[in-house]
Amino acid sequence: MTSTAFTNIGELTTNGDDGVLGDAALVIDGDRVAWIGPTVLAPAADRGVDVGGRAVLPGWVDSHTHLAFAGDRSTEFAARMAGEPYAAGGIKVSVERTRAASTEELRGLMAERVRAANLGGTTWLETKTGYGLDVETEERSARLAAEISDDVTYLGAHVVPDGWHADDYVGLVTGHMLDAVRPHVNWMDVFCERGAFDVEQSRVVLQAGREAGLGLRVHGNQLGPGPGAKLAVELGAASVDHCNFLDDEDIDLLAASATVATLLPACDLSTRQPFPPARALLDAGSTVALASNCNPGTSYTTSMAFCVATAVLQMRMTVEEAVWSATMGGAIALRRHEGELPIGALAPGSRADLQVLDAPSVTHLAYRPGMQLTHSVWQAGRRIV
Ligand SMILES: N=CN[C@@H](CCC(=O)O)C(=O)O
Ligand SMILES: [Zn+2]
Repeated sequence: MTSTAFTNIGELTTNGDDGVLGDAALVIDGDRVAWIGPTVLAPAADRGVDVGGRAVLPGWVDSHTHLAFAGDRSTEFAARMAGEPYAAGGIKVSVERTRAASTEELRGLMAERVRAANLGGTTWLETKTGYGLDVETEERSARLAAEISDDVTYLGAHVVPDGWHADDYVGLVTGHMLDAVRPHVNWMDVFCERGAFDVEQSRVVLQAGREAGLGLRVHGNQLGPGPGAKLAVELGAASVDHCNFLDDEDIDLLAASATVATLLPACDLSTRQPFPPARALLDAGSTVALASNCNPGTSYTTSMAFCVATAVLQMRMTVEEAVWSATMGGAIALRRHEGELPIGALAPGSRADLQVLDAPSVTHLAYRPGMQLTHSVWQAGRRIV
């Protein structure tokens, strides 16, 4: 196995017991982190990388994306910017385009999106189905998603497709469609929202996922107050995502639970929704993750740096909180923060997923929003950017 010593790190964010270190070094061995400490004490390694005083931090963990889609919805976006409200109905446009795409086309589009994410410092991402909404296209989306990610979420319950009665469609989602996607997925999700699935339908979907051995996630409280967050906590979901409209009880329940509140700031900008109550969640003690929600309708970006900057500038998170939420927060939302080769932190034994910024500190991510600050990226010990 080859070891590499990164030295002359101006600021090393570990998310571990070492906290934030100045003038630091980090040694990786094969696919994992072997040592962290001051540059002067760095042990010998096969290779050396002098990062020239730059900041080093864990790679972004993007715990919420929808990469399995074809086509775009720029016309809908333009109408929204002219005053139309966001309504989930546009999902059906993406469904039509995704069903019509060839497998090779869809595979290529998904690979391009992963590459764009990597170029921005992402080293782990989850992705979902949900633009198929028939057995054949959901199965194909799940299969292609499993080629690019170890965290694949089945979102057959995104909206009720045209021509279906909601309860019949829930029967398909929890029956034949679930059987078809099951070999490729490890998470079950539902869009629990007015215009999508109500609380009882959502419960049926999630319970079927649990019976099939899947972990649970919920899209909830995005377009108005609703039962999504409470349902997520009740069923022990790993995460409830969006969280724009939470009441005090939701916040208290989340804080007392292991359900992560995943916030999607790029989506909030693009849909002109009120930002979620990030400060109230953090102050109550909830675990908060930040994710891109890359999708063609509400958030066509894979840039986690943009999400971090927005969370700081608009949602009043500190830079340190935002960076933690976009790394360790995402890892916890995917339950990847512990066990063999954990992600989300740079600590001895964790997977060697790291990014070097073209900046001396993480503060620059919010201070210089929109600037290209990714210098280089290592994924499982291999340089990918
Ligand atoms: N909210 C539900 N689903 C996606 C958007 C779907 C779409 O409009 O294409 C989201 O997470 O924002
Ligand atoms: Zn989503």
